[in-house]
Amino acid sequence: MTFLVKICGLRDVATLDAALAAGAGMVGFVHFARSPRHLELADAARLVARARARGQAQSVVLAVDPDDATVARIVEEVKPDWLQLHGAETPERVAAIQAAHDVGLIKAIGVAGPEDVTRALTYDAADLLLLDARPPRDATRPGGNGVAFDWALAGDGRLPPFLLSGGLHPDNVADAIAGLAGQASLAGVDVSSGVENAPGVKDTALVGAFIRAAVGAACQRPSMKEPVA
Ligand SMILES: O=C(O)c1ccccc1NCC(=O)[C@H](O)[C@H](O)COP(=O)(O)O
Repeated sequence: MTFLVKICGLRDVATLDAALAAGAGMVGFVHFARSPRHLELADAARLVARARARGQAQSVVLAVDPDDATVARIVEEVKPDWLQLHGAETPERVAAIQAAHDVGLIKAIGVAGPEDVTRALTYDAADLLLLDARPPRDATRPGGNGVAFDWALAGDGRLPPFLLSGGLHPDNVADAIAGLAGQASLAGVDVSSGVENAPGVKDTALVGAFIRAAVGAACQRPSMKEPVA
């Protein structure tokens, strides 16, 4: 089993290459116009192709309540390994996208309490869940806000494979992973704001520090025979 470290919100070749060189196992590209990390699909396609050519990381395009046409363009023009749905998509909508397209589906769930974890269990069609903090009331986007939730909620033993995200950074990611040592469904961690020095501006030193800290902590997990970022 591998342990995934996902660096989300990459916007250019330099930071993508830095994340790949540091050993990222997943790289994420945001397609959401209100985000400081927004990429047009043509730019995302170039970065996905570059990541694929390097052969080491899986690529993810993130969208918020995308319509059918946008989903089709992401799958057919950008060709990521994964589509991350980060809006209010229902379980039925996720199932419909799954039935119509050959792409891995990540469903992001905003978590503030145990009821959100129970809600996550209804997304059978998702290949992977991503547990994130529920956005603050005044947030202008549903994710990428650098806000953490109570990670203990992710210790619910009923969860299928999931990525932990929300407010992670190089100095807390090891504690987050260690706190979920008994949770075999923890498939990896995801970060955006915690490796930036301004909204949308990745800091390559922080990216490297985050990956090193996460891989080091993953190596200590009982289920990890061969941890890979
Ligand atoms: O990054 C964005 O701007 C964004 C916009 C809309 C929906 C989701 C978005 N980002 C999601 C992520 O980057 C992560 O998957 C997750 O929310 C963790 O973000 P952070 O707390 O900033 O590390």
